[in-house]
Amino acid sequence: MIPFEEALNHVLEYCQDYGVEQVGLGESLNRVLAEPIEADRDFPPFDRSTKDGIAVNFKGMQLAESHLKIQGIAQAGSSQITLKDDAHCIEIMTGAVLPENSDTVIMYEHLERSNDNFKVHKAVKKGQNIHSQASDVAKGEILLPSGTRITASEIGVLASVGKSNIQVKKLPEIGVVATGNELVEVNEKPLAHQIRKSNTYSLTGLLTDLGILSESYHFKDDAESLKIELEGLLHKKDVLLLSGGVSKGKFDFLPETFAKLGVEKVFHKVLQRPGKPFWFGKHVKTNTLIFSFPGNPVSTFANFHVYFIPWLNKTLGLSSARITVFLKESVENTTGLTLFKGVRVQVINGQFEAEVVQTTGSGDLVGLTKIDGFVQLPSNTKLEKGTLVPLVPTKTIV
Ligand SMILES: Nc1nc2c(c(=O)[nH]1)N[C@H]1C(S)=C(S)[C@@H](COP(=O)(O)OP(=O)(O)OC[C@H]3O[C@@H](n4cnc5c(N)ncnc54)[C@H](O)[C@@H]3O)O[C@H]1N2
Ligand code: MOO
Repeated sequence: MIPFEEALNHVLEYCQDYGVEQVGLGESLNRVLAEPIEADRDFPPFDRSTKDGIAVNFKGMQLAESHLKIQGIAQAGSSQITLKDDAHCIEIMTGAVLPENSDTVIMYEHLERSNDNFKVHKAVKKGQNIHSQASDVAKGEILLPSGTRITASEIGVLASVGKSNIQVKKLPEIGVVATGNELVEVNEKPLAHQIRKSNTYSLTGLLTDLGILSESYHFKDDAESLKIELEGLLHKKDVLLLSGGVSKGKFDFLPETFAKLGVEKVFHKVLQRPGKPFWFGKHVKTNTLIFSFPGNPVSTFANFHVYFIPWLNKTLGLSSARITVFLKESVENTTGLTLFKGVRVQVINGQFEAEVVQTTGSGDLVGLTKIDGFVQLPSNTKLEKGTLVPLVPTKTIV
């Protein structure tokens, strides 16, 4: 058995580069850019009005006494027109190109109309209500560096520079595998000795949240068929996430099956709870990584967050957020294991405070719905109320 930190470091040593692919703008959410995105024109591309009103020549307006004759109208989407007489004005709509020879926009609320004239009844500042060309970004500037994660705000930028197809980092092909004779399908009625499988659904949901589509499988606890099925998957997938069958039981066939298939074991069993019997390895021939999580639902769920997410982030060149929270009460870890305790997180006076949620253990999957994450507690320590501890979030906090 190895300490948790050592296990995590080992997993992170196995980050991979899965290459690059092109996706459409609509499929790019959550992906990681594999090319820098440049401004293809100035932002904004022309001096644009920020108000509905009139465009004037500031100097000419002051000479025009009080009445500004309307020369025409500038609509958003129409090409630029020219203010021909300095003492006249052009009606202008928000988003329209500022007419040539005008330099100031006055909003309708500060004007009074009579026939074909406007009278200004509020002090005007030269240059007001204009969003100047290139004031946000100049043509050629890098808007998004390669390696940026594409969220909704990046999508808007990609759209405005005309990127209908984008080079992104390829994601690993992932197979999610449940093992166990006791497991039945969700739509089946379990017999007294059976349970419905849930881990593959949790794992698939977690992957979907990360923008990864996966395929799920269920294999029985039978050494021969496990070997055949897993061999097939090693050739099809970059990563296998398994749950169950890795502990000491008479039917926990996975470790020996991996050995028979030539999967190199990096480690088996970690000084942590939950998730202790975690098995991690690599099939060098097919370059497939195996995350074989212990079957208890909380163990699978915790280990996905603790190991797989940092691995994926590093693989994609993203940093993993380091979040710390204050303990709301003192907590003692009397074990020689790193403990991951489920907590509810609240913001109190601007501080994240974590309260331990009592659950019945690593089989308590309902308990997972009540927590926002796990706090990481080092072995054999008592941590006083108010101590800052690392948090592995499992839900969006706040
Ligand atoms: N003698 C020992 N026994 C156990 C040890 C140990 O060190 N020595 N470790 C315990 C710990 S800790 C854990 S965690 C479990 C992990 O065991 P396995 O990975 O072999 O998992 P299974 O025995 O197959 O299943 C455990 C539990 O989880 C349920 N399960 C499994 N898969 C699913 C699924 N897809 N959906 C829902 N539930 C699932 C399964 O029915 C079992 O109840 O071992 C301890 N034992
Ligand atoms: O380590 Mo096991 O994951 O506690 O139940």
